[in-house]
Amino acid sequence: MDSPSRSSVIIIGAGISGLSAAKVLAENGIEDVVILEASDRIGGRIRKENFVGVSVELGAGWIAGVGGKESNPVWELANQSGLRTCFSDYSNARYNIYDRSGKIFPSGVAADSYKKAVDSAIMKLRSLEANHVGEVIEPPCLPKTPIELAIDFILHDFEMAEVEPISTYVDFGEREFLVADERGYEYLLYKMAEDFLFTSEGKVLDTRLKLNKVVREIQHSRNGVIVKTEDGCVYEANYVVLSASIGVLQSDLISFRPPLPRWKTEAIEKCDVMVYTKIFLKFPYKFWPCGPEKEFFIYAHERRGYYTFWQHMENAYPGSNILVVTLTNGESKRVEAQSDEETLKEAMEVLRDMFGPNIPNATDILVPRWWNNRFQRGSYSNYPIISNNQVVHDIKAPVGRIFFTGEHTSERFNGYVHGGYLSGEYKSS
Ligand SMILES: Cc1cc2nc3c(=O)[nH]c(=O)nc-3n(C[C@H](O)[C@H](O)[C@H](O)COP(=O)(O)OP(=O)(O)OC[C@H]3O[C@@H](n4cnc5c(N)ncnc54)[C@H](O)[C@@H]3O)c2cc1C
Repeated sequence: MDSPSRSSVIIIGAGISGLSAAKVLAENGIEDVVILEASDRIGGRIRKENFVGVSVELGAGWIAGVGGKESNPVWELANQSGLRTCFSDYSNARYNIYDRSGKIFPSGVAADSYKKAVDSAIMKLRSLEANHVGEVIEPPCLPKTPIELAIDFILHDFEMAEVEPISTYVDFGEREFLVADERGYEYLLYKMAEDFLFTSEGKVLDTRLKLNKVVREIQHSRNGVIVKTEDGCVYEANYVVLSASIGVLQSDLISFRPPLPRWKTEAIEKCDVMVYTKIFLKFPYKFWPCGPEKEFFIYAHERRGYYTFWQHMENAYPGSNILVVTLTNGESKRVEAQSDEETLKEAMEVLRDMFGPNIPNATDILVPRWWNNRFQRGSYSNYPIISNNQVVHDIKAPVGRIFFTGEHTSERFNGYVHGGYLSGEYKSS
């Protein structure tokens, strides 16, 4: 017989996928579920932070995949919850590409280079059946000029969707909306969980959600699972749903007894982790061009991905005087390792290249560190996109009583919030 402290299911992680799994279990009458979350909050990679009085999204910012044949559950939830969003189209960025002397490339030149890069990537991807978007641009077709490098960066590191010939945007739509709500994207998670995680007074049901519980070991057998946390607590259950990110699975944070089978660990190793960093800069006044068509702009530098992609927050937060610059992978890791003062200095040099020497210094900077966060180890999964569906299948497949969920287990929408949501429902995602 089960001991009294044994629950039906332990869910590891209180991000969108973990909470979505908890919701489905609750809806199916399985109430004795315990969620163990390593950090002191719910949300995971959906995370708002107050930056000089403005609620900014350090993690997910867009609700992607809107307006298609299938309805996106996250978009539905946003509408039901009255979350404020604004339409945001970064394809305009290609018409605002600055060179190092502050000149904007003529729109015809930029559009042509962009189209050529997309067409050639799609063609190569189809003919070579490359496994990763990244492979398509490896030598011998390595771009050389700063504008080519900038476009290459945007295409492959930022708008991967442009060159994804898979179904990502077929059923769900192509439109994206930026969350622009003081309550943050994470408000959706609170709304989603209100029936099973909170009392009617809004207090957390601490029998169900346990924060600051870093899972370090999962023992599993035919009889059930035993989960041990860093603070020495032990939890027992019939099943575990593990929603930690692919980066965490690749790290040694959680050990398994017995170890996971080889097919599983090999699949986990095969999935790349993307690091994506939004750096926020606050200015005393605006010096950049405004208007929706100028919301995004690009800096073309001979170093790929060097402070390339910029966005002003005037559409989302009018009057905030905040700029956001996005870095990825190597540049993200480099910046995470240096002081924020160094990053500020670099960013200001880039802005002065684009807008001249007289612009004011930023008064504040916020640099999220997703790579060095041991509960994340990156921003999202970056899968083989054409072939090898077996990899995602294996990553998702249960091992005995351990079930795996999270955006990285979504076959169609990995990397996205709606991928996380659907994966938690454990339906076709
Ligand atoms: C910078 C950035 C920008 C993004 N932009 C977008 C976007 O615009 N649109 C979009 O759709 N998606 C975006 N994403 C991706 C999106 O945020 C994720 O796909 C989604 O939130 C993942 O949810 P999840 O539940 O799978 O994982 P997570 O949110 O990571 O949840 C997993 C939880 O597990 C916890 N955990 C980890 N290890 C342990 C442990 N050992 N013990 C206990 N708990 C543990 C973590 O603390 C975390 O709370 C972005 C992500 C980042 C980082």
